[in-house]
Amino acid sequence: MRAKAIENLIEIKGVKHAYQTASGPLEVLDGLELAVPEGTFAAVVGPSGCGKSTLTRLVAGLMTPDAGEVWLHGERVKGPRKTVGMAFQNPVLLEWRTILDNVILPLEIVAPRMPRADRIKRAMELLEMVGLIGFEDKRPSELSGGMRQRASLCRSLVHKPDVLIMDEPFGALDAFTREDLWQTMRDLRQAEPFTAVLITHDLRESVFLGDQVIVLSGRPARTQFVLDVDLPEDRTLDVLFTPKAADMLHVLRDQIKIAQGREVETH
Ligand SMILES: Nc1ncnc2c1ncn2[C@@H]1O[C@H](COP(=O)(O)OP(=O)(O)OP(=O)(O)O)[C@@H](O)[C@H]1O
Repeated sequence: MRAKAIENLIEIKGVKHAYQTASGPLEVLDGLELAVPEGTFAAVVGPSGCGKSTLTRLVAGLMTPDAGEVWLHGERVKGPRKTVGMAFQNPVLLEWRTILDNVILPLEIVAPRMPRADRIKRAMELLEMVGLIGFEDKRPSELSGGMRQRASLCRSLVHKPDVLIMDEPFGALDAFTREDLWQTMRDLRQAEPFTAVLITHDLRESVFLGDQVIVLSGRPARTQFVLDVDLPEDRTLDVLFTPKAADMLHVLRDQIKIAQGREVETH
């Protein structure tokens, strides 16, 4: 994955953005910089309310910034793109469709001429990778939260997007299920490399999944700190118990405290 990094698939340069609210403009982003090389995984952390979700909307082309530039694959982002996959904390699967038909949905939009048999083949490949074979004919409400999130990840990847943007996709899951999903995410990337931006509040998650961790400052957010995660690509959960990972987690925790305007203890 890291070896395939040839160019910055995502580039955010000097982005500023404010929301217009009843009590006046609310500055959310001010001087955001981000460069995500193709095939790599960027984890974004920062204080609550600093503007992380706003960042995902800008990359997905769901909104344009007041100032600065967002580039995807060498093109300026000016609107929503088919080559972006998205996953959220709440998977929002359609209850009137089976799991298989939920996963197929993006193909119906992006590749309307693709024969149904080919769509099913592609969806089943992914469902197999995430351990959901046997559940393809179930309705979303018949699955656990973790299984629904697995199905949601399949749906986000079924059309082979250039980039997967995830806004706290594992935030609502219990700790054990969350760790299972981290390993599923690692396996999916090894099987089919893609570029990813993950918003998370979990520093362990950012270190386990990320090639780089970007720490945003408090609102209005700017890029405060970037950590290169120098851990083996085929990492297992045990890597989180190594001194190297512990050092990274300490650094990140201190950076979050700085972003929150809190005092940093000397170690
Ligand atoms: N459409 C909107 N109109 C007005 N204000 C908004 C809008 N969307 C977000 N905000 C405000 O902008 C700020 C940043 O929101 P955003 O959701 O990007 O932060 P976040 O870092 O993702 O938050 P959290 O960590 O709590 O999920 C918040 O104060 C939020 O209330």
